[in-house]
Amino acid sequence: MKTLIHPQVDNGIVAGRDGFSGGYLFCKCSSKPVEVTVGAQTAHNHVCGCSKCWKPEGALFSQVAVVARDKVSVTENSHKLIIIDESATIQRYACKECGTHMFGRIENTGHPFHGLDFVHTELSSEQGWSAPEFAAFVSSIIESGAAPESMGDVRNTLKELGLEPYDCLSPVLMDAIATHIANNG
Ligand SMILES: N[C@@H](CCC(=O)N[C@@H](CSCO)C(=O)NCC(=O)O)C(=O)O
Ligand SMILES: [Zn+2]
Ligand SMILES: [Zn+2]
Repeated sequence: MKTLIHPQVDNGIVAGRDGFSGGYLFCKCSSKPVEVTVGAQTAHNHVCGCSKCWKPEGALFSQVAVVARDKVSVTENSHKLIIIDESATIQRYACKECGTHMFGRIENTGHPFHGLDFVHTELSSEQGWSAPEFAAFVSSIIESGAAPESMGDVRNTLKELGLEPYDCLSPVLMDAIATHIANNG
């Protein structure tokens, strides 16, 4: 049985556009929304089942990608941003009024992904952002209330969409993490 994953992928995945160079993310507030400017194309876009990444209302997964942190800036209404959990590896900056996560940042300079910010490109009206490539932390949706018996349908749906399901990150990213640890201790 088909399962709804996330509005950005449920009707098929739209390819990114060559030469796309970024855009604006807006929170859900109807008045004075937080605006984040992303000055580059994103990479490693994926759907994530973890309990920490922001999901739109009703979605089973989040959709999240990375971009160099020096390409991310808060350009309107920064006073509305709070850090959800200062002790988390990824510090997620959310609008305190509507709850939308605007970007996540890693401050630990020793972390393999330091220098990359996490963003939800669905918050942008521009078309051309990099397309989701895989599904991460799939088993983690159970932690947020998904029925363990539904996991077969969830994984089959992800595969039909072309999003290979993993219970951590993709092999490419896990290899990058391991390589960083091997080289840096
Ligand atoms: N089972 C946990 C997993 C949470 C987790 O490790 N999430 C990953 C991926 S987030 C983007 O892909 C992570 O790196 N987390 C670090 C952090 O959130 O600070 C759960 O579901 O909570
Ligand atoms: Zn808001
Ligand atoms: Zn996540």
